[in-house]
Amino acid sequence: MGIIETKNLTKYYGKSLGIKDVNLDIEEGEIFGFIGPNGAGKSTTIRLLLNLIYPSGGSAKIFGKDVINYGPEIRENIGYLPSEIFYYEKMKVKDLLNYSASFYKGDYSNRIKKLSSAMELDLDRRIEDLSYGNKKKVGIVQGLLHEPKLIILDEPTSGLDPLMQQKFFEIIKGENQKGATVFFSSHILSEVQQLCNRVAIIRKGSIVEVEDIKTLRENNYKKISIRGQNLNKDLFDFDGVTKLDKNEDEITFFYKGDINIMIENINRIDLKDVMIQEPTLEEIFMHYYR
Ligand SMILES: Nc1ncnc2c1ncn2[C@@H]1O[C@H](COP(=O)(O)OP(=O)(O)OP(=O)(O)O)[C@@H](O)[C@H]1O
Repeated sequence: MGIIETKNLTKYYGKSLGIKDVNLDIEEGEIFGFIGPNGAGKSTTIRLLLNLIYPSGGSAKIFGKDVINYGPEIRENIGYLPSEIFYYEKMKVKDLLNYSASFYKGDYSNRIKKLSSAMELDLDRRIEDLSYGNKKKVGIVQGLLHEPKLIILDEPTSGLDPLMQQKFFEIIKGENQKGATVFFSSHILSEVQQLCNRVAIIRKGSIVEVEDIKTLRENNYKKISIRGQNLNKDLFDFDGVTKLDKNEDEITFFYKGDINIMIENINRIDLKDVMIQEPTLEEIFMHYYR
């Protein structure tokens, strides 16, 4: 079943563009990455999905239902972690979380305890006494406590130290294995690469690519570095080669094209070493934003 489906979803803020003709089709069980630089339209898309703002055009469905007509019903099954969180500073963590849980049917006290202990969050502290990272953890527990079918994360890891970040990813993977679909917006590509199976790249309000992480890495550019004697950079200045660079005894570049042609050229050199690698998502990303 399609969990998130958008058709030509468009938002203008007055005259200024938020997003234009965004088409997404996210299936149940996916961990879907949504990446783009600041101002690309990630938060606008999420706010539209949550029906916090209205579109200027197009439509969006979650769980097969229109987000405008079924907003409250849909949100019951969504766990949302916003990029910025604001709380009643005087409240204790456990009171805030119990209050959040009271909006849902069912008893989530055990779930709160389990998640908090996994995140090493002290339930007895007051919000005002928490560091930024710990406040973030409160948001994570709050977003996940009702076992949502869809988890929407907007730049979730800012402020978490690397160990906590890893813990957080494990929790998200665990929820995914239990059946939750995850929509993960980020501009940190390495984390998208670590967690997601498919990714959409958004740029200036439009989707420029939707691709499997694996395909994106395999079908695109190879990252090649060659070490040898008397290297001549011009030998590799041909079609399909970009970012050609030389320092001392090493030439590096990206290549998209027939690998046989490349090997022929490499063969002409007195080689010390050659490395042909998949570029990181970050490097692929650079290609779209050059
Ligand atoms: N309330 C608003 N009024 C006017 N323009 C807005 C508003 N909110 C967003 N925009 C514009 O819409 C575009 C998309 O912004 P959006 O916040 O969705 O991007 P983003 O990818 O989430 O970036 P960031 O990571 O910085 O939040 C930007 O050009 C932004 O300036």
